[in-house]
Amino acid sequence: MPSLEEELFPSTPGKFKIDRGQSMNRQFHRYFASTSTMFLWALFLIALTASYLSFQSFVDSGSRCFSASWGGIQWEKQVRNSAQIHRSGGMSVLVTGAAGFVGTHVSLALKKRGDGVVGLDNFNNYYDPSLKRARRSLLNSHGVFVVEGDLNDVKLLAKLFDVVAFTHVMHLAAQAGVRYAMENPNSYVHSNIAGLVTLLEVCKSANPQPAIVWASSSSVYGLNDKVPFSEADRTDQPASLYAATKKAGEEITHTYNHIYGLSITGLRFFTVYGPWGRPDMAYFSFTRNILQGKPITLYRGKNRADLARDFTYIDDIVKGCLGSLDTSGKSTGSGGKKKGNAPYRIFNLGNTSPVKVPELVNILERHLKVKAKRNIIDMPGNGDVPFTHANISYAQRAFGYKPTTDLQTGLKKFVRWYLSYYGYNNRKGLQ
Ligand SMILES: O=C(O)[C@H]1O[C@H](OP(=O)(O)OP(=O)(O)OC[C@H]2O[C@@H](n3ccc(=O)[nH]c3=O)[C@H](O)[C@@H]2O)[C@H](O)[C@@H](O)[C@H]1O
Repeated sequence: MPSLEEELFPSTPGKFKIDRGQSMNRQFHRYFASTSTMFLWALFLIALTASYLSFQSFVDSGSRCFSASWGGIQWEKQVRNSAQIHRSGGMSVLVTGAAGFVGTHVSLALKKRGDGVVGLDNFNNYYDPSLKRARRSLLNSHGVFVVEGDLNDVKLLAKLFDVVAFTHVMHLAAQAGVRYAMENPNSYVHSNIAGLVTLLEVCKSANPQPAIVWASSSSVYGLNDKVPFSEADRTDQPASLYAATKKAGEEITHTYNHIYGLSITGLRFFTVYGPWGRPDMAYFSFTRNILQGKPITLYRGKNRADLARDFTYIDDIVKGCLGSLDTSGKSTGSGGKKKGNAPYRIFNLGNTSPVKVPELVNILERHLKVKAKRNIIDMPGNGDVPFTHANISYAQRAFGYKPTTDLQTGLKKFVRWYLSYYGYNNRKGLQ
């Protein structure tokens, strides 16, 4: 005798008894049987989908756990310790791009004077990541903790603001380099546009909102030929995608200042150089090639004119960053709502004395005591501009900005660092 359960939910059609009762009953049974089969199939499919989805989320969270190097009690403790302020009236600063060239120097300077600093860097491989790791070790040894993560990771940014009520953000993370923008345009959009917006979104919602100082670029002057470049000059003719993304950053930050009351200062850096610098930049790659006996390529402008840059030494840039942080004023909003007007500023940070690129090579030759093999070619249409020259009167007025290192002196310090970092000091014939 089949159980009631077996009658209602026959496990297979073969078990279905058709000889027990009348046709109505049979039809009822048949109808019920096919419905229940469908129901079972539906249940099965739902279960299958659910287990697929939960497997996917396990894989996702698993891979995040394995690949992400953030989160957990120990990690939060490191972040908090690093953000600790050790002077009265000090600030706690989130430095993005902390393992970068400018980021490392600014983080060290802030830490040295007693401010709290937490670094963020994605350690991408645009240039040798081992140099970034070495900078991180330097920062660690001075008590600066650098979180490994991307600017576009909104969860990570939100977590950082959960753990620390940052008073300031020094935003230096970016895809740098003028000419590389032709090779990898999307990396500029990813970091300089999308990453910037992600950061601003988190900052605008933070309570309290931090004041933001960030790296724009001298490249925004583009085809402007009025010298020296003043912040009041036109910047609507970028010559490269890099410049265009930095200019876009200036407009984007303006809207966040206007709508949400975020205090914003954009800094137009002029070709920054110095120890722990960027290997993709001319002074660095020229040094490497000269020492290795390889030729260097020098671009020449229209009518065989030499290109020139307002090369600015890193210590002068650090002074400009700290001066900007100290005078940033407060953001006015909280929880995404503006409570009043906040400062919006843009400053040139340059040396105010441009040097022709061949002269830069002459100086390197003297410091390295090696002759360069120069290969001079016409400037390719790669986004370069013929010259840059900063007018720094705005920064002078705002916080007494005054660069003090000329190219000769700054390159001497760079070369000394280069030779020691790459182990040349132990080799014969060099310094
Ligand atoms: O101020 C900025 O906002 C930018 O500064 C920097 O850009 P640039 O001023 O272009 O510096 P950099 O590449 O060192 O070339 C220097 C000179 O050497 C010439 N140059 C370069 C390479 C080469 O092989 N030959 C050559 O002649 C070249 O034509 C140029 O005249 C940063 O990289 C950039 O990220 C951004 O911050």
